[in-house]
Amino acid sequence: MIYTVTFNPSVDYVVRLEALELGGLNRTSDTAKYAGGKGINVSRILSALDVPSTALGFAGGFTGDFIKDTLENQGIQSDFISVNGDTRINVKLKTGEETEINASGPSITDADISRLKAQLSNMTSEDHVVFAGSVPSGYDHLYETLAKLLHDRKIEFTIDAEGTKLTSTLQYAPYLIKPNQFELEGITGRSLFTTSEMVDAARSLLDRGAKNILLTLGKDGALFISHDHEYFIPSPAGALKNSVGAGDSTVAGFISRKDGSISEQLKYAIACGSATAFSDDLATREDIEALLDKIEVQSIEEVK
Ligand SMILES: Nc1ncnc2c1ncn2[C@@H]1O[C@H](COP(=O)(O)OP(=O)(O)OP(=O)(O)O)[C@@H](O)[C@H]1O
Ligand SMILES: O=P(O)(O)OC[C@@]1(O)O[C@H](CO)[C@@H](O)[C@@H]1O
Repeated sequence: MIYTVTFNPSVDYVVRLEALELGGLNRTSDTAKYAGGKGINVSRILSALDVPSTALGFAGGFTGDFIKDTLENQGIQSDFISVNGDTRINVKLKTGEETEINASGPSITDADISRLKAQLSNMTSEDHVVFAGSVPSGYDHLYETLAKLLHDRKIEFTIDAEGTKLTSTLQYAPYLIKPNQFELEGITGRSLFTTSEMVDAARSLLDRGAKNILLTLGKDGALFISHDHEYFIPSPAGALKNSVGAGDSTVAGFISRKDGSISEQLKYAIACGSATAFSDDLATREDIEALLDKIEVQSIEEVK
C-alpha cells in the first residue's frame, strides 16, 4: 500500500476575480473548495490513475471533517489523527496571476506524533510512504525522525519538503526527492544557471543518499538524476491554468508506475504535472492520458 502523509492539510479555497484591489471591497467571479495539502494531492492523483493509497496526517475541526468527507466521497481511504485545532484554510487567489496565502495550521502535540509513529510502525517493507508539505511549528525535526523510523524498518519513502526538512532525511536514502530549481538552489547555496550546473547540484544530493531526484522546472519540464540514469523531459506545450498541485501531481505520476520502466515513470510524472498545470483543479485520468504520447524522455547529453 502507498501511504501519503500530510502533516498540515488544508482546505484550498480558490477565489477567482478579475483583479484584486488591495484595501477595497472585492467581489469574486467564482469560488471553489478542495481537499488540499501536498500528500493529499498525491493521493488524489494516484486515485485518478486507479492506484490505491491511504492518506494519513493530522486533521481537526470542521475543515478537517471537510477533508475526510471529500476524500471518502472520492473513494480515497484515509486515517487521519484528530487534532484539537481546525485544519487550515489556504487561499488561492486567481486574478490572471496566482497568489497563494497559506496559513500556518493547528498545533500538534507529542501524543499526536506518537499516534502517527504507531501507524508507521505497523507498515511493512511492501509499503511505500510519501511525506509532503510543511510541518506544524515546533516540529521541524519530524521528517528526520520519521525517515529514520522507516529506514530502520526497511520501508521506502519519498519526500517532498524544503530545506533542512528535506536534507536531514537524505542520510536515510529516500526513494525519490522532487526539489524545484528554487529549492535546489536553497539547498546547495548557489544559483544554478545551466543544465550542467543543475545536474551537478542534483548529483550532490545523490552522494548524500537520495536514490532518485526529479528536479522540476515548471514549463521547462524536469531533469531526472539517479545512479543509473540521467534524463531531461521537456513539458508538453499548453496554457497554464493552475500551478497549485503540479509538483504533487508529478510525484504521484512517478510513484504510480513504480513497478514500470524508468521511462514510463518519467512520462507519467510529467504528464501528471503538466495535466494539472493545464486544468482548473488537479488533473483527471483523461487529462493525463491525453498528454502521455506527447512526452519524450531525452538523454541529458542532447541538451547540455
Ligand atoms: N506552465 C507549465 N506548462 C507545462 N507544464 C507545467 C507548467 N508548470 C508546471 N508544469 C508541470 O508540472 C511539473 C511541476 O512543476 P513545478 O516545477 O512548477 O513544481 P513545483 O514548484 O513543485 O510546483 P507547485 O509547488 O506549484 O506544485 C513540471 O515538471 C511540469 O511537468
Ligand atoms: O504550506 P505547504 O504545506 O507547503 O503547502 C500547502 C499547499 O500549498 O500545497 C498544495 C499544493 O502543492 C496545496 O494543496 C496546499 O495549499
